[in-house]
Amino acid sequence: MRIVTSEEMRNIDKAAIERIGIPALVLMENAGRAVAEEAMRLTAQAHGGPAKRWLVLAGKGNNGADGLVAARHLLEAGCEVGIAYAADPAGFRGEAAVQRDIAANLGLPAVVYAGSEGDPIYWTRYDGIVDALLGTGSRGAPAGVYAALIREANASGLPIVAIDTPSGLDADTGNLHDPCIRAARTVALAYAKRGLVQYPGAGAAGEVVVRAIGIPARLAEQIGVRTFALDERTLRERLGVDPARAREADTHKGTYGHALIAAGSRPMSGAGLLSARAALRGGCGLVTWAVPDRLVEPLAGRVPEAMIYGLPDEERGDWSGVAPAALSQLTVGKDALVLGPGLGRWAGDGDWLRELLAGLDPALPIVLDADSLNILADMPEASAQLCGRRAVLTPHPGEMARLAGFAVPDIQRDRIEAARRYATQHAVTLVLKGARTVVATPEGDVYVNATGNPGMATGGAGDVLAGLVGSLLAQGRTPDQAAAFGVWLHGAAGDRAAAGRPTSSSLVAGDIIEAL
Ligand SMILES: NC(=O)C1=CN([C@@H]2O[C@H](COP(=O)(O)OP(=O)(O)OC[C@H]3O[C@@H](n4cnc5c(N)ncnc54)[C@H](O)[C@@H]3O)[C@@H](O)[C@H]2O)[C@@H](O)CC1
Ligand SMILES: Nc1ncnc2c1ncn2[C@@H]1O[C@H](COP(=O)(O)OP(=O)(O)O)[C@@H](O)[C@H]1O
Ligand SMILES: [K+]
Repeated sequence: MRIVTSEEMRNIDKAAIERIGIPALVLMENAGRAVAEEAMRLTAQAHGGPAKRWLVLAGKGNNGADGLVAARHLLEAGCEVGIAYAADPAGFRGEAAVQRDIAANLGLPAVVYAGSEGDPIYWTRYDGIVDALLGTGSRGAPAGVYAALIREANASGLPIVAIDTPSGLDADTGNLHDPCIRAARTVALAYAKRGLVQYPGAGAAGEVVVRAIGIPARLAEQIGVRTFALDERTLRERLGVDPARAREADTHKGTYGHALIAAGSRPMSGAGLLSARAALRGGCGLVTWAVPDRLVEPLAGRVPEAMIYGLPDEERGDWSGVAPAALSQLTVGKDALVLGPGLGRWAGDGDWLRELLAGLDPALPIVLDADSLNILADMPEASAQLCGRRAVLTPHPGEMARLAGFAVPDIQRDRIEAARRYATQHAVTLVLKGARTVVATPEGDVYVNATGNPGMATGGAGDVLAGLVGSLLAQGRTPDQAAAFGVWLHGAAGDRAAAGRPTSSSLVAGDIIEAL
């Protein structure tokens, strides 16, 4: 399932209408009917029966026109329906004028809302609201009467079904203008818009339902939409990963690759522990866990299934004393390297990383996480060494901001483009973590994940992801496959783990590993 910007959606609409010849009114009819169905389904779930009384808030563009179609279908289904226009319908044009006339001919009661000076809306007369004020044609913060209607609708406490996007949402980024509709359900027409799948927009949208309206599916591909929902279908059809694939009987541990986890130092040995255990649960045949030599004794036996390997550390117990050459030597014969969780920082760590990368077999796939990303951020020359090698970077927004040289709010304002830009510029696969993790490929494809839950906002959850992605790389997955599949599996495991606990707040990173 592709995810579009407003501009992409306009181009798709245009192609459907002008190139294929599907009349705009046909698309609109499909849209309004789908909205009416979803509206009645929502309140049937909430109240044990469909709401009988609906108020449709209609703007002057095509989003409002969709609302007028929905009003008609709600009426046909036996509901009482009222319309509150946010602009004088006498000024409507095109399809919106057609729908206005049909609604009037049917005798649908309508008021033109004039703000606090005009007649009030009696919200208690309704059971639900359809938000058809603004869609993909919205620009900036809702103005005037639109803003007043949004505030009153939110304050009414009634369930709101938004058409295409909650009015007041920036459909391209997921940022909220003030005010913004708080919907219980958003019926996205033809495709999900980017703003519906990134926070805070995803929170304002409520449950997002994507409904077909008669636009041929291939148009999105033809106009070059490269953002996708990361789900089982996308994994199968775009990434060539079958999540349900069983192992062949005639295999052995050598079949499934050997991951080297270079992670953990004295204050943060748990990070390495979690990555190594996650790599094992991720299914690779063998895991070697490399640590500074001094840590071998206290950690021996903590992950019995992994081989623990101590690298000479000048008796320091951290990576500052480990020669990069010793680590690169250890990668010989391994199928993937995970570097970073619990690595720590020290004077000269940039040269250390540069020397390590220079010494690695260019064909060795690597995962860079946590401190290795912070080191990279301070040593931009080292990032040139990543270009063209099979690398997955897994920053959280703080690490991403350092890597990209921006502040965290700049990254979060448009996570999809921030991730895409870095991945394409540096020719790496990039995982920008957080609620609705974004995976960007060197070619510029972006996958937006929907698995996972706030229980995973807990120390070590990222170390688990790094180990898991490394494990998938060791099993021969490409960086794009390993990153996308790993992110999806990690979130799904987090969801299973949270479901098994009294509250998601009590989730710890180790639970995610056990649920893999
Ligand atoms: N033919 C098509 O292109 C189709 C469009 N569809 C619907 O059309 C919508 C897009 O329609 P439009 O492009 O007409 O745009 P919208 O209906 O989203 O809104 C544009 C109108 O709102 C006004 N406006 C914009 N920003 C505002 C703000 N901040 N405050 C107050 N008023 C503002 C503009 O002056 C313009 O008149 C989609 O979201 C979808 O619901 C669907 O009917 C399917 C077919
Ligand atoms: N609210 C959330 N919803 C979904 N996933 C989340 C949420 N919060 C955190 N996660 C996931 O948990 C992991 C946390 O990683 P990170 O921030 O690196 O933590 P740590 O460094 O403590 O291991 C990431 O994969 C992230 O996407
Ligand atoms: K809307």
